Amino acid sequence: MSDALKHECGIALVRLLKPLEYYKEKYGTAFYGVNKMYLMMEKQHNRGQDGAGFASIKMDVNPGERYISRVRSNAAQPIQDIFSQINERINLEFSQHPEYKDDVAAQKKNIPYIGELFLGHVRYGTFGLNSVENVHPFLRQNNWMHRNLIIAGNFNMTNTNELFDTLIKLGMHPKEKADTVTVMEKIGHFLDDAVRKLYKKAKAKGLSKQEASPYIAKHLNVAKILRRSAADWDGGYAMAGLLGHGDAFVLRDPAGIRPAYYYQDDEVVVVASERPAIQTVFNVPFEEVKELEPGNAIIIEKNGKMKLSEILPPLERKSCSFERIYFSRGSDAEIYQERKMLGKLVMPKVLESIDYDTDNSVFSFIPNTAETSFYGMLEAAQDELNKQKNEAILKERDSLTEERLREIQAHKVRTEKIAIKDVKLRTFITDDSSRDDLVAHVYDVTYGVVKTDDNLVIIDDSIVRGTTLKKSILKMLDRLNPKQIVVVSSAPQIRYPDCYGIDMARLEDLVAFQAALALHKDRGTYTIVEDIYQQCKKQVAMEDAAVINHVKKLYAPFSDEEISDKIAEIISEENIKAKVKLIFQSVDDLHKACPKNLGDWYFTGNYPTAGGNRVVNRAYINFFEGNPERAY
Ligand SMILES: NC(=O)CC[C@H](N)C(=O)O
Repeated sequence: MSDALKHECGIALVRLLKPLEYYKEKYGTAFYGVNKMYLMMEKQHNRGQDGAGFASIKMDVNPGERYISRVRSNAAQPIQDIFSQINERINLEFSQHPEYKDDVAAQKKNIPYIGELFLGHVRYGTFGLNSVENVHPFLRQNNWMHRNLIIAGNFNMTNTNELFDTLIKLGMHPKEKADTVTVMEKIGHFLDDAVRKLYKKAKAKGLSKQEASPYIAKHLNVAKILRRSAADWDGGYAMAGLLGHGDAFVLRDPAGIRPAYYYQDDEVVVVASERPAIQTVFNVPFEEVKELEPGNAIIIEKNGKMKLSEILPPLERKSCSFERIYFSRGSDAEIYQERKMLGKLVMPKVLESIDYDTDNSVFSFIPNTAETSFYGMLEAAQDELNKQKNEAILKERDSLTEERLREIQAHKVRTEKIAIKDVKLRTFITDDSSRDDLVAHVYDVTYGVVKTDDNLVIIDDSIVRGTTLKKSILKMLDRLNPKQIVVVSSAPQIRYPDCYGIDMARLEDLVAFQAALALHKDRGTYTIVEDIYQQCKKQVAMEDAAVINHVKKLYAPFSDEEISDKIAEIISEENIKAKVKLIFQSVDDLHKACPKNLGDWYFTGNYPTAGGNRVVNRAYINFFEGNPERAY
């Protein structure tokens, strides 16, 4: 990805099913869970670098002993930061109390962070600032053990404001307007209610106040609480939570927009946003890690019983295809093949653009995420070359000499490492526009491998705003003096905002949207821009389910290629000498490559939840009115 796109979050939940002594005996440490959490979070660091947080729960402690620990950070390396804090604290305890060394009970009693239940989160914010207060897990504290609630999620609700207002109507006074607080207070409200009812029941049974507590913990129906809480959530989510006494859950949205995977054996239950994190950290094969079904929750009771429960009726499955194209680590067995396929499927259009002249074309990729689709592209290029060789051989078969055969066989697909990302520069550069020359150097190039009559084909996974292409990549590539630069996007054109966890809220930021506007200007049809605005305005007071995505009309008159060509024009400044061509994946081919993840609203405008249409409607109104606000 050449555009810096903030996206996603990652969750990691670990429940140890055996007593801590077991792990000390088998793996040499009772901090087994903490160590695994570190790995689980680190293996998902791609999902969030704004902040990271960790919470743990010790089960069955005596009153007065601390049983919840939490640490959060928004430092530059947040995962390292929290785990060095955790380590320092643990080491301090051990150095002051060498007698704890082999005494697991003493460790559990006296050292924080050790425990049986853990929740971790890596964050890229989609709502609110990047202050440490916004870093998950969030904590709702109470002196009643089972009323403590710890929440962390990979999510974005389209109706956070509405949900917030509902809390007010319920008589609450939330201390912050953060989306995670809103979700947490909602769950908290129904948790309190459930606790109250169980308490009444316990009393009716003649239990004392003290006896009521374990009775409540035992009978809490987490599925029911989630059902009541999530009934009016509209969004994409994998929402994880812990209750103070030791119940845990992860709930996935009904369209399966955000990912969630789990694994269970007799030692652990683990849930994460990405499958390979579980595979590597617990050394288990692909098939043993399961996907949590849309609308379902995995609930792990305090007693260690794990169950899957349908919380909301599933909608048509529309899992986010961006997870496959770019967000998730490409080390997943399926995702790796899917990314290669994306490169393969886009190749026919690429070959056409270079006139099948593989001899005079250099193939390369934007580091690092486009590397896998590049391999797919390469295989397709290889196939094309083989086809050309076969044709030549068959054509000349009667006159073929060994020398000529060697000559035919000598043709190779030319691949080079062309673009280099100088990551450090990016952190140095501020938004000041006088720094264009510095910005151009965010990427660098390899000199001496491209000839002046070459096509330079370079694949990126997606083009969102196009700014890095324009301000850096194209300028640098042009220094190599190729005849033509072909930029290939393994994703289709991004035309609509996301509202389910990717920070992509403003229409006018999208270069495809800019291209459509420019085309309307060119053709004298710009009045449509205001017409659409009027249609959007009319929908403001409507129910979400009645809202239509009128923004589709803006793109309707143009072919994909017309938009691509316009984008090429927008991103190439006058002083670019090479011809610039842009090729995007088609939506059909995307679906062919990623058949299980058909969520494509950012490409097609088909939102999987009713709230999505309201968001795109609002985004368009904001654009038209010059309102910089976010659309959700
Ligand atoms: N990317 C995400 O999942 C973000 C989670 C949540 N909306 C936040 O901003 O904290």
